[in-house]
Parts: sequence; structure tokens; C-alpha cells
Amino acid sequence: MQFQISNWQQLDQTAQQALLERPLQQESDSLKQTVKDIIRAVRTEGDAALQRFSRDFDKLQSNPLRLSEQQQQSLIVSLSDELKTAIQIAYRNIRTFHAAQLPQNIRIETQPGVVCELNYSALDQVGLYVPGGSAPLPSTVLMLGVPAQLAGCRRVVLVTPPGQPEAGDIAAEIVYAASLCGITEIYTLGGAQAVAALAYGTETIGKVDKIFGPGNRFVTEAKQQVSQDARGAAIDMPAGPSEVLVIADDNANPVFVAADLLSQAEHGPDSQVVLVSPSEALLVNTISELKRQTALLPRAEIAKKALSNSRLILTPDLATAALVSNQYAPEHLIIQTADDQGLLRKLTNAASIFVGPYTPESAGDYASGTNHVLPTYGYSRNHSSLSLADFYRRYTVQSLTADGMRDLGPTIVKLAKAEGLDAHANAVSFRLAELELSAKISEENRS
Ligand SMILES: NC(=O)c1ccc[n+]([C@@H]2O[C@H](COP(=O)([O-])OP(=O)(O)OC[C@H]3O[C@@H](n4cnc5c(N)ncnc54)[C@H](O)[C@@H]3O)[C@@H](O)[C@H]2O)c1
Ligand SMILES: N[C@H](CO)Cc1c[nH]c[nH+]1
Repeated sequence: MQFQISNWQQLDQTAQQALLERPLQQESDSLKQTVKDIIRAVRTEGDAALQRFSRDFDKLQSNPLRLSEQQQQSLIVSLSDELKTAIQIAYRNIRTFHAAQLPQNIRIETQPGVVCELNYSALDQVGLYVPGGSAPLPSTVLMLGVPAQLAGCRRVVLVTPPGQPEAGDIAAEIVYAASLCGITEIYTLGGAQAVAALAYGTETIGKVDKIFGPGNRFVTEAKQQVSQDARGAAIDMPAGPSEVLVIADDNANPVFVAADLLSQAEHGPDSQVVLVSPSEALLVNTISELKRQTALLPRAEIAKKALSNSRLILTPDLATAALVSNQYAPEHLIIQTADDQGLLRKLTNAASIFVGPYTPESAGDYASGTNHVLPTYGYSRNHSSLSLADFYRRYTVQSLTADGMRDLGPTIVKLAKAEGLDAHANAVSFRLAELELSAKISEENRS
């Protein structure tokens, strides 16, 4: 494994930009076409296409698609009590953090007789994508299932690729986590074809309103494509291959830093890990640790591929390290420095931040309570981490009394005329005329 330290100050702007590019951007055209073809096939052939893709990509000779209640129960009983307890603790913390995010309806009288409301209502049908190509992720079930349960979505569908192709089964941990979240509609299906099935529906799988969840590049691209079609489905965010940026100085422990970098490198070959430091010694010591720890990992081959896309960047100081991080806009940002709080104030673009030597990213990945579904590819510049609010739709309600119309009407007429939209103006002025007439009639009746 070869590692190279790049000196930020010695690079010109173009080289700095190139250093912070994500690894997969160059193959995006062929990826788009592959995914487009898969979506088209699912839309035209339905379940038959799902069976074909399950065979081609997931080595399933035939896919029963829906996991029966009986299969779910037998998977759940196969799980050890210890693992069930760990999943329950994670469920509890995630639920506590998300329950505190309950959105509040607003009702305001903006001026006398003019009442405006902002209301939240739970999305009706949601699809949860739980990755399973490289490793089954029951933690992702909790990150998606807990907010769907708290919001009270009527239909919650879970799709995940089969972990054991011979059996066609999915991991027992996934089914148990789903049961805690009250989810029973589960399909053994992954990739772009699962996203297409959720967005458009097939003979077996009913269409949903919004699709949530992370996934590899095929899943992420499919989500983007279906969200651009009005007949498709909304999506949460582009949550693709995992990435982490660590800012560490001389105070950091290279053993911890290397372990944190590897925790994301082991996700998949297209993950990216970045270390930014003003300390050359820390960079050099972390490289030794990366080599030592990688050799001990069961997923060493995957981690090595991801590490070939890694970046080790020497900056003149921590302030520059913060600028590099803001430019990269990482999904996860870990800071381990002598002045974590001071640095925190300079960090603008990161989806989830982990502060201090005892806060590994793994805490948020599994059990602290925050959501691990996060924007990647630099989208943390303008997208947020998943929260309870994402499982609702917002809508407004308004009501004007006659007095409210009398007061506000002339303003609306002026604005509509200024835009040259006479029908808009008429909708108000006809009412104002009617109000004036009925006022005149009551006046006459009184005298
Ligand atoms: N950003 C986040 O919030 C977040 C959270 C958790 C995981 N992740 C990421 O999710 C990803 C999970 O990826 P994964 O691959 O393990 O599982 P996955 O479930 O996302 O993808 C597996 C599916 O990809 C499809 N596929 C594989 N090769 C294909 C090909 N050549 N052509 C078409 N389709 C193909 C198959 O249908 C397979 O079922 C990782 O990259 C991980 O880093 C991200
Ligand atoms: N690191 C992933 C988010 O990018 C989430 C995860 C699941 N399991 C372990 N980690």
C-alpha cells in the first residue's frame, strides 16, 4: 500500500480542487445509462425484470420477493439475546433523539382577520432501502424505520438485497430491527431495480410516495433518476458511498485516527477517506497505523481499494484544515485537536460532526442516537442529515374573514395589476364589491 502526503500550500488552486474530487465522478455517464436501462426494464416488464436482475446481480436463481411472516419469525428466533439487546439499546437512543424532533404546527394571524397555518402530516407510503450488497446493515433499518414509525407513516416497505444468495434469505438482524420499528412488508430486492420497483410499482410491490436510504452508486443514481420524474417518487437525499474526513493535530492518537479512517474504508471500494493535519508527524504515524491495522481486517481487500482513493493532506495550520474540510464538504467529519471547540466554529459544510478523542464515527453509525443516513459527494453543502421532518409533508391552510378581505384586498389587487394578472385581481375585487354592496344594503335596512 502506497500513501502519499500532499502539501496543500504547495498546490495551485486547480491541483487543490483535483485533490478533493470524489473517486467515481469520471464514470458517471455510463452509470447513468446502466441505471436508466434497469429502470426502463422494471417499468415495462415488472416482476419479470426484478427476477432477471436478482439473477444477474444477486445470484438468486428465483426470488420469492416478499419475505413471509413465517420466514420473518424464524429468522428472529435464530438471533442471540445479546445481539437483540444491542439492537434494542440502539433503537432506544435513536428513538429518543428523533422523538425530540417532533415538528410543531403553526397558526398565526398575520394581520387582523387573516389566519395562516403551517401543518405537518406524515407521508402516507414510504419505501426504505437498506443496503446489503457488501454487508447487511441492520443499523440502517433503525435509522430509517424509527423516524417512519414516530411520524406514523401508514405503509412502510423495506427492501434489501439478499445476504445469502443460496437461501434467498436476508439477515436476521435486519428482520429483527424491522420488527422493532413495526415493519412487516419486506422484500429481498436490492440495487437500482429495487428503487424502480418502489417508485413505479410492479405486480407484487406497490408504489410508494418517497424513497429513503443509502446505497451504492447504482442505488444513489436510481434514486436521483426516479425523483426527477413526476410519476416516480420523491427521495430523501443522495446518500452514496461512505466518506470521512478527519482533522487531527499532534494531540491526536494515530491509533484512533487510523481506526476511524478504516471504519469507512471497509464499507466499499468506492468509499473515500481523507486526513487533514498540520502535523507531519501525525500523518506519518497514521500511515504506519493504517498499514498495521489494515492487515488485521477481514475486509482488508475492500479497505485497501478504498485507501487507494484516500487523501493525506498537510496544511500550515488548523484554520487551513478547516478551509479544506469546508471545500470538500464531507459526509462525516471527525475532529481530534487541542482546540476542538474553536475549530467547530469554523466548520461550515459537514453532514455529521464527531468531536473529541472518544467520539468515533462508529458511535453515530450505530447507537448514540443521531441518524447515519447522510448526504455524500459534497452534497452536505446544501443537504441535511436525515431527520424526523423528512417523513412528513408540510402544507399551509389560510382563511380570511370579511374584515380581513376588506383590509388586505386592495393590496392584493394592486400587486396583481402590477403583474398584469387581471383574473387574480378580479378574484379579489369582485369580493370587495360584494362586501361593499352587502354593507350598503344592511346600512339601508338599518335606516
Ligand atoms: N451515505 C450514507 O448515509 C450511507 C449509509 C450506509 C451505507 N452507505 C453506503 O451504502 C453502500 C452500500 O453498498 P452495497 O454495494 O454494499 O449495497 P447496496 O445494497 O447499495 O447495493 C447492492 C446492489 O447493487 C446492485 N449492483 C451491484 N453490482 C451491479 C452492477 N454491476 N450493475 C447494476 N447493479 C449492480 C445489485 O442489485 C445489488 O443488490 C456503501 O457504499 C456504503 O458506503 C452510505
Ligand atoms: N457509515 C455508514 C454511513 O455512511 C453507516 C453505517 C452502517 N453500518 C456501519 N456504518
